[in-house]
This record gives sequence, C-alpha cells and structure tokens, in this order.
Amino acid sequence: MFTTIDDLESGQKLLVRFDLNAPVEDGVVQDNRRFQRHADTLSELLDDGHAVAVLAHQGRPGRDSFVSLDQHADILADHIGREVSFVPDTDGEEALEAIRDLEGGEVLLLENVRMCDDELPEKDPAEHAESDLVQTLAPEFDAYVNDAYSAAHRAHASLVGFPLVMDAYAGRVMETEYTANSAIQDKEFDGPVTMVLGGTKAEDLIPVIERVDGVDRFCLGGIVGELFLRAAGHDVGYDVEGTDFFDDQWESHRETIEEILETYGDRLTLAVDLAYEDDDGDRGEISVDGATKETSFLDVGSNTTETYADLVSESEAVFVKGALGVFEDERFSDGTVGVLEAIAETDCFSVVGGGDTSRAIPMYGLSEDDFSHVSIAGGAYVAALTGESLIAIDVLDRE
Ligand SMILES: Nc1ncnc2c1ncn2[C@@H]1O[C@H](COP(=O)(O)OP(=O)(O)OP(=O)(O)O)[C@@H](O)[C@H]1O
Ligand SMILES: O=C(O)[C@H](O)COP(=O)(O)O
Repeated sequence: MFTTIDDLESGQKLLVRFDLNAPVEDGVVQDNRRFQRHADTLSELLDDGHAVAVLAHQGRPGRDSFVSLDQHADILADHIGREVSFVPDTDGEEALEAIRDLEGGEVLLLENVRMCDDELPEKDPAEHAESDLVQTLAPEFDAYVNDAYSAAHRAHASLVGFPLVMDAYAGRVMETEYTANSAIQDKEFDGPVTMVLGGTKAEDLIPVIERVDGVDRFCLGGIVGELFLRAAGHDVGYDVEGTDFFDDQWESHRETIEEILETYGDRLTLAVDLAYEDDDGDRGEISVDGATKETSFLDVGSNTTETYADLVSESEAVFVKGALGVFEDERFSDGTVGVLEAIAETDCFSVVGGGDTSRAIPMYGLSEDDFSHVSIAGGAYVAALTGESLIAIDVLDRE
C-alpha cells in the first residue's frame, strides 16, 4: 500500500496535485463534487500547518473547457472558507516567487498545468521526471501529495514525474477512492455481486464485462444496454432522428458484443421493456419484443427496473457505472433512480461511479451516506474495476 498524508510530518511545504477538472458552461466553471472532496484534503493539510501549492488541470488544448484556473481558486476558497491565492503561471518566475512567499496554513493555486508543454505527452515516469516542469518545481518543496485519483490513469508529468524525485504521498481522496473502487478486485464478498452498467460508452463497459471476475450478474441499460439488445436480435439500438449514439458504436463493437453475449450470456441481464416519449409527450413503455427501430428509447421500462431492483436487494455488493436512462429528464429517470433507491435501502457494499451518473444522487434527493462510496472518477474507476493498475498510484512511495 502507498504512504498517505498520515505519514507526513506537520508544517511542510507541499506540492499537491488535485483533479479539479469540471464542466464549463459559456466560459463559467461549474462547481462539482471534486471541489468539495479535495477541499476536505486541503483543509486537513492547512490545519496541520502545511504550506500548500496546488497543481491541477482543466480541459484539454483545443476544447472550450480548456480554461484558466482562476475561477477554480474562488470555488475552492468557498469550500474551505479561506483565501486561495492564484497565480497565472505553473513554473516560471511568477510561480516560483509566489511559492517562496507561501507560509504555513496558506494555499496557492498554480495555473492549469495542461498549459505547460511538458504536461500532456503520455510518457514514461522516468522521462517526465527529467522535464523542466518537474525539475524546476521539485526543489521548492519538502514533499509531493497526489490526491487526483480520477486522473491517476494518465501518465502526465504532474502525476507521474514528481514521485520519482521527491517523497510522494497519497491524499485522502486518493486513499478513499482507491480502497472503494478496487474492492471488486481486493475484497471477498459472501453473497452475490451485481454490476449495473449503463450510459453511453460501450468501449468503457466492454472490458468491464470481459475482464472482471467475481461478478455474478451484470444488469445492462442505457445506450450500451440497447446495443446488447440489438445483438440479441431486438429492433432497438439504432440511431433515430439525427442522433449519433448507436450506429458508430455498433460498427466498432458489434463482433465483441456478440461474442460476449455468447460467452457470458448467463451472467448478463438485459432489459425486457423500454420507455419512450409518446405523442402527448408522456412516458410510454413497450416490451422489447414489440419495439421498433424508429423509436428513441430513453429509459429501461418498469418491469426491468423491478427485476434489477430485486437483484440488487439480494446482493452483497453492487457496483454501478453509467445511467440506465436519460435521468436528467424526470420522465426517464425511473430506471436509474429505482436502482439507486434499491441500493440505498439495502445493506450491501456499494460503489456508484461515473461523473454523470452520480449526479442523479443529489438530483433525486438521495443521500451519499446511503452508499458505501460515490466515486468522482470516470476512466480511473473503469480501470480499477477491470483490475488495471493506475500509473500515478504505482509510482507513489510504499509503506
Ligand atoms: N437511452 C439513452 N439515450 C440517451 N442517453 C442516455 C440513455 N441512457 C443513458 N443515457 C445518458 O448516459 C449518461 C451517463 O452515462 P455516461 O456514459 O456519460 O457515464 P458516466 O459513467 O456517468 O460518466 P463518465 O464516464 O463520463 O464520468 C447520462 O447523462 C444519460 O442521459
Ligand atoms: O475528468 C477526468 O476524467 C480526469 O480529469 C481526466 O481528464 P482527461 O480525460 O481529459 O485526461
């Protein structure tokens, strides 16, 4: 196991990596639960007398969400109830001066690290450790803390370079996410283990079904569930009215999905009914046998929800990745919310992952306390489920 901030002596100067990557709407950065989670780590470090400089990223070059972190500093400040200073620089003179002025109990947010050329190329940690970014910043600090679990699958300089040249610890978010999300690989459960898989991305979920041992049944929904229904011979999972969810994914994954159905069919539970918007704008439902290609299906139907909820209720552990329908529209939230409610009412070990899907929890008045863990990770959660090691965790110091 890696070393954590429990192993740090008080009052040090720390370089801390967070994942504050958030949705950006019309140039405005939206608060999300990543801020609150990292704010808890940050408050703990500041209370322990550390001086903290934070490195984080936002978006990717070329995307609208690739913006400065100045707004992130204000959001973080609201969460910790203290000032967060910001410097529009990562490793130049301005950043170094601000870092040298930092006192114990103070926090400084550096500029979007993806604006630095050294950050993004996926490289071996040893190569990243030689980069200007790492070589310039490392000597300014006593230690490095990585709390950015949700980016830990990326071999980027600020995630994998520093641990090779500095003492490197895991933050609280890193520790909690790692333990919960790896449970499917690390823990023994005494009863049935269920995975509820939905959402939009077949490429994420196919490896989960193919590679994860120890799951007794997969309950499928969302767009991915429809692709499996199509492979099973039903007239669903087709693009309708200009949508582009299905046909490209079908072309890319058809063979694999057909093979999975053949090999793991006994572990897969597919929807028996689906929901759509009827002519009056209300929710209509139809059995998958009566479904036609011309209809857009937006949720699993009530018989399916009942079956999935029953399976969840009998489970010892439940892992969720992706939504069973377009839950953002209340008419099509029944599948996703019905399953989440069943988990909340059951005394099982439960992890809900996926940046979009976990938003359904506050949206529909559920409490995070009713789940063992609600992950803030997407890609890293999928990697953990499949037992893939996360490179930024591999390079942290070991106990
Ligand atoms: N039948 C459907 N048609 C269209 N969209 C759907 C359907 N079912 C689910 N979705 C959408 O799937 C989205 C959630 O799935 P997504 O693949 O984005 O996964 P996530 O695991 O929550 O997030 P991420 O991997 O991006 O962190 C929801 O926003 C929901 O509206
Ligand atoms: O939001 C995420 O999943 C992480 O911050 C990683 O971002 P990326 O997919 O742009 O590397």
